[in-house]
Amino acid sequence: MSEWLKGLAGGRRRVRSLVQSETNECGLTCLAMVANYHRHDIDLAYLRALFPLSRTGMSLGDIVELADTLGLDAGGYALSNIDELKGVQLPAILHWKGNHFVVLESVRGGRYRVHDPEFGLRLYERADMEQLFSGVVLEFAPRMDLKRVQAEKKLTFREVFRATRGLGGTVWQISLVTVAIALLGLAMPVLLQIALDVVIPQVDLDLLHVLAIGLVLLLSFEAIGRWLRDYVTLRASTLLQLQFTRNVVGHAFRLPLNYFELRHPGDFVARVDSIEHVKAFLVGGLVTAFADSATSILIIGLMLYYSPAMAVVTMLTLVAVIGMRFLTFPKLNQATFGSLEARSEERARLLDGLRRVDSLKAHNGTELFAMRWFESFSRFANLDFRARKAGIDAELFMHLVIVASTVATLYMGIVGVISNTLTIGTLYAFFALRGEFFERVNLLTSNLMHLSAMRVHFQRLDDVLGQEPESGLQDATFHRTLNREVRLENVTVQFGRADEPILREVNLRIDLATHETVAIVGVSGSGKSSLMKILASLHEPAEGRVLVDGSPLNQFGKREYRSNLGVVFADDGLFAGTVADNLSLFDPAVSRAEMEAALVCVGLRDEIERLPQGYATQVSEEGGLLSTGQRRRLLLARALCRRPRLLLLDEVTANLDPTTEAALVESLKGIRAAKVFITHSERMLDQVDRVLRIEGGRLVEDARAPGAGRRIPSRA
Ligand SMILES: Nc1ncnc2c1ncn2[C@@H]1O[C@H](COP(=O)(O)OP(=O)(O)OP(=O)(O)O)[C@@H](O)[C@H]1O
Repeated sequence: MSEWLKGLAGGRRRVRSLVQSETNECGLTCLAMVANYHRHDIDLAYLRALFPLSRTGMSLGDIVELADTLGLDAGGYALSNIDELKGVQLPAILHWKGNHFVVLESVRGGRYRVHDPEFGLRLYERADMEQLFSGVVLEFAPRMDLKRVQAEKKLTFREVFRATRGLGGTVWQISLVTVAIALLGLAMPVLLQIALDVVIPQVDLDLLHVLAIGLVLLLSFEAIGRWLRDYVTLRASTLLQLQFTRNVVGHAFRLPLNYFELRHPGDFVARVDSIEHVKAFLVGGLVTAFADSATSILIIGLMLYYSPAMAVVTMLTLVAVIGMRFLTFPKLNQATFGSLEARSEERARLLDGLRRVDSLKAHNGTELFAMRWFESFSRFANLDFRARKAGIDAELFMHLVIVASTVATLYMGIVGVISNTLTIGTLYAFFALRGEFFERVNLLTSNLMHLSAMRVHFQRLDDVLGQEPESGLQDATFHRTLNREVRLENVTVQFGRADEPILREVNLRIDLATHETVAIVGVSGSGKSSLMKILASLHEPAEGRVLVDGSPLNQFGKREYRSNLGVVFADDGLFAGTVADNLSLFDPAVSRAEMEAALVCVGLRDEIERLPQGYATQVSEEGGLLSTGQRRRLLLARALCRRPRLLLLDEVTANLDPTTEAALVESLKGIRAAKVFITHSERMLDQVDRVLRIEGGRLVEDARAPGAGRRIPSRA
């Protein structure tokens, strides 16, 4: 049966909510939800690879084009009122708030079931829809030739978990100790039952002594067991956190630059924070849940032994409690999901404000900014309140049911004692077991409820782990010196597939043997820095290739290539650390003499040596100890410390006075490396071998520049 017929025969299906990871990918996420509804099994990583996005995101036309490649015919309509949505084939993509896309799954009983890629599932009333829906809808129909696509997972959470050595054994140890503690705990009601039913009526002091010794032993073993469990749990969580965090962060640093450009640092930090939650759940929640289920079964057995009728009432209560938990689950899930997302947005805003506090103060913007931040904080607080409220509501219902069942069971028990079918000791033991049982069930169900929050944390981690690392990046770096040239052949620079190329057919050869100096100029926004990122191997050209000493870049190896580079970006900055840390980039192999030589070259040695602690002075981008021009020169010195064969320098002299600039460029002539300057400074053009200008999306040799075509004699 074709997928199309299966689709017809499949009955009612549900849209599975997906959440966007990048700010610009709401369209892509909506399409993934619709595609999965039509029997595909794809994720965002799959669609991203199919349709790379830039910061500008997707238009309706782009969604239609991409849907077509997935075997879906899409048609867009402008609706004049909300009622017309009833005639639309669902699920459909709606244009939302003028700048966003969502998926409408169904309209039932006046409620609109909407999957918002930012927050997950939401239910809206007609009045909300009138406010939020911009009026344009995209309808989808599967074509008869639709071929089901199943995306291959790159690196799954499970794989990383498995890679965490020693964890499996520890999990077993914790489970066994937990079950043993629970069993020891169960002996207590049994001993008390014997005391009440035998020792007291028969005044059997010998038996009492045996029981007392037994009790001391049991409670001591239980205490030791608890210590052992806590110790093993602590060790396991530290182990898990160390290895897992290293795996996740290590993988993240192997991802392409593009990944970080499309995410706020706050979002990335939220992803790393998720590890803490996953760890707590795996080591604490999951293991205890397993042990709780095992002991609950034993308790049920004992309760059945003491009183089958009362045990049945307890079991019925359990069914009601679990049912209630599951009824409140969707609400809790939605609120938890929303609150976690709101939290990371709030963190991102706060970080933004802290980084730009000078500018905010200068423009009297701190109050307005604080209000804006507070809006997002109160959104988080509201959603967090809702999530917790849903949790305590569920607890209340559960407790009410348990209270009713307690009264009923007690009534039955007392009737049993009066009619001599139960002893007082048995009644006492039953109630002790029953209390223990509900405590465990409560823990178990609340751990299961945590699964909903876990889903969000897993998704966040998946946004790191599910990404493909940079291509051409080997594990180890073998130093290979660049000797001849770096060449761009017919390179096109383009960010999203839907965007216009910024540069086309760029052909450029940088001669390393003669240490040539090239300036790239062009108006602001023409693509100079983007071209430099291609030369630095941080972005891939959309078309064309980069050749390094005649070999394609990936074949030469990106790490090898980068070990030949010294780079200063336009928006580069210092790390919080000492001057020496910043010069060496934390590499202990860089000697003091190399640092000094680099500082001399950029004319900064005396200024650094005058600092209170010289090379050990703590600096940072925000620290204020160094001027902007000094910081730029320190960054240049850092690039020089790497003994580069190719220097890529973006606006490196932008903050320097003409004399310092001229001295710096003159001094750089003594460096045995080819240099590419990206600059707006006309003064520099006189001092370079070649000037290349970006005009109308093309890179052309500039014949007008004073130094153009004039070769400075080789300094090799
Ligand atoms: N990661 C990105 N995603 C999408 N668009 C981008 C990205 N990086 C740069 N652009 C766009 O590419 C164009 C060229 O940017 P680029 O920074 O290369 O220009 P530039 O010539 O260096 O400008 P300036 O002289 O102002 O620094 C701009 O329109 C910019 O918005």
